[in-house]
Amino acid sequence: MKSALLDIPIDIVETIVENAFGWLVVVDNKGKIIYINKNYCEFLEVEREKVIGVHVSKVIENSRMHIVAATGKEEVADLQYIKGNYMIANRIPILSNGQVVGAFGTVFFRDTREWMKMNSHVKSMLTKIQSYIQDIDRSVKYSLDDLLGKSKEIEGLKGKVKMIAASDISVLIRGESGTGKELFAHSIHQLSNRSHQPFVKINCGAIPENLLESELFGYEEGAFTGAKKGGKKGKFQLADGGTLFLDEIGDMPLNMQVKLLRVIQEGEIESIGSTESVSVDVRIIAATNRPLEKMMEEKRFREDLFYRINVVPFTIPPLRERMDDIPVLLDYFIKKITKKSGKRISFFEDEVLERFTQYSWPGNIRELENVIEASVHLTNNEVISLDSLPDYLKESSVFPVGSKKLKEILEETEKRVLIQSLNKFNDDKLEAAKALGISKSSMYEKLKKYGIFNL
Ligand SMILES: Nc1ncnc2c1ncn2[C@@H]1O[C@H](COP(=O)(O)OP(=O)(O)OP(=O)(O)O)[C@@H](O)[C@H]1O
Repeated sequence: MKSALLDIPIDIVETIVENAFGWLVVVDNKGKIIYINKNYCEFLEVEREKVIGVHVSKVIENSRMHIVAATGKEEVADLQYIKGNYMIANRIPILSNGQVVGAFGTVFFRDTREWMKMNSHVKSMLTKIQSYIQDIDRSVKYSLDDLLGKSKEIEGLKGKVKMIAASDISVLIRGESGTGKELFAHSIHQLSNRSHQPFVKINCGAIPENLLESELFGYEEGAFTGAKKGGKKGKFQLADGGTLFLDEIGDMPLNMQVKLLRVIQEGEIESIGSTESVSVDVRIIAATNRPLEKMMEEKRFREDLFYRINVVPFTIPPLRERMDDIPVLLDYFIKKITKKSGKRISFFEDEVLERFTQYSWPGNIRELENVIEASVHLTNNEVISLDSLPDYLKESSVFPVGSKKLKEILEETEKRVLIQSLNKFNDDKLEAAKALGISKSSMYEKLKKYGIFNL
């Protein structure tokens, strides 16, 4: 087959060979140099004419070109020490009619400084990308307009958000799970002067105790075994200038509560492994569904921290106490879910609305959204009827007066609540007992009484 190179004038081929590979050397099968480009000669401080025909080992320090030419085994990205620098060399055997007739060698990165430069360039690009990703995570998703509800409770809370957002005071948002605590936190940040700065969230209950400190305050390189190279920024540093949302603060271990209080009071953090303090300017919004007053009595939550974060108490009532919000929420969720699923649902039957207002919604708005989503999938018509509801909602939770004695009604309700809590906590009786505010032994007694789990 005719070589494509034959059509290229020789001076062009020479320019390419001279420049395309940085440094290039070609040896015959005895290891003698048959070609070396100008750049390489300049670096080696040799004259080209004088080194042609000379054994490569006499011209290039630590060369292995003659070995490759003898063995026919290529060597790629090999470190080679020449004139005080480590080079990255590629050595490739040249075959003709199945025979090794020589080898050529190239050096792409002329020294490790160049390599390091490229390495740090890649690293800095990665850091930039990471900070963009963090920016995306940090952006708040919700504003006050996303907080739906016509009840006077929600209207009142929205008014309060407008009043307190601009100041830097700490806010403690309380409310059952799924009542919209995070949504309110977003809205406060969005209306504040810090809205163009980061909003950083940390779930104090979801992070193992031993990791919480490094998550909050960061660590220096080499602070402990397994610490990342270059260290890691903590949430306080990431939130600098903006808002730090401490979700589930009631689940924070006591020793961390002490450290957190100190940081909030002093406005300075010391990352793990560092001896220097760094100032941080962070607004704290905390949230919890735990009974902090009771926990303070039991010495499980520090009073000083409570008073420091509870500057503006903010309690979101459970959905069952603001049933007026249900129609507007239904309207919103049905539009959102049908848009996603492509199903056309025009309305809810009256009985469904009635059932919704009678139900206690322990999972609050999150549960309402899930129920609507499930119902949309469970219906074949354009209407959501009782039949489209998840089983536990099909059973009526109302007891027409006279149909049952109060004791029976209470017991049936108690049994249903126990089952719901166990479902929620994946049958973890201790967690379910904690959430219901009863002791472990009382939980076992009740389970036995109602024959749950055949105890
Ligand atoms: N007033 C509201 N209007 C519209 N959507 C709401 C409202 N309140 C809550 N939601 C929705 O309900 C879900 C739960 O809200 P959010 O995560 O803020 O609750 P939370 O109280 O922080 O829950 P948890 O304590 O379990 O973390 C979210 O999908 C949120 O968008």
